[in-house]
Amino acid sequence: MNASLRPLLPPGPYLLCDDTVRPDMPLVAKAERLLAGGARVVQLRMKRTPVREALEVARQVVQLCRRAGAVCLLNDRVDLALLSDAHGVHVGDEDVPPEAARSLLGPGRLVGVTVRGVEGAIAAREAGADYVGVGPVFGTTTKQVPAPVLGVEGLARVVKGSPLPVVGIGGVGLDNMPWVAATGVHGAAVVSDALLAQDIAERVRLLASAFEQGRVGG
Ligand SMILES: Cc1ncc(COP(=O)(O)OP(=O)(O)O)c(N)n1
Ligand SMILES: Cc1nc(C(=O)O)sc1CCOP(=O)(O)O
Ligand SMILES: [Mg+2]
Repeated sequence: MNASLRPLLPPGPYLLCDDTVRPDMPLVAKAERLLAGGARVVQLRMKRTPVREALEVARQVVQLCRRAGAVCLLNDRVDLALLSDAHGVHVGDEDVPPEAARSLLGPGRLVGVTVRGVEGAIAAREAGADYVGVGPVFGTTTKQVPAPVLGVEGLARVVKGSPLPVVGIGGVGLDNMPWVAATGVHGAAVVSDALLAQDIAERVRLLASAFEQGRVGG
């Protein structure tokens, strides 16, 4: 497959379907609610799910996303992405390096890479990545991140210098979404603000309209 046939990463809210936040709710139920709210990108992040169960969940969530016309990315696991026919992966410093992910996935799938600044974004492009995840934008309790908080100004600097589309992550939610979108980010990744909401689907709808409200030129 030619790289031009690779799926595009839809702009806007980028929702994580995560097993560490609200662990009492099954991942497939979370994915259904995210998609019911119109999620166009879902990253399946499984840190606690045993691998055989994770493969089964990945197959179900990928199928749900494909039916809904959404892009599904697997966090960390290139093997599960291939076995579930996901649209791609998101990898960071503790995962398979981006060059290896690209070589295993080929040109037809997306590779996202976590970076902390413009230099990292340049290296990610050279490694064959399609987009970069940049954070933490704000403080977060979802994960202990070994990097300082960027704030919206720091995020805007990375957006300006990055050769790849930027997805901001870390503490992003309804209250700050317009400011995050106003930096010119391609996407805004959200974990707890969506998954902890009483009505997850409605929260996703609100996040999308808040992104549109803040979007550069929007
Ligand atoms: C969109 C996005 N950006 C950054 C991350 C963090 O990935 P990583 O550094 O590999 O950390 P874990 O998520 O694996 O804990 C992400 N998942 N998504
Ligand atoms: C998984 C992850 N990675 C981050 C990074 O900065 O690399 S912040 C983060 C967690 C984001 O969760 P929430 O939306 O609940 O703050
Ligand atoms: Mg990772």
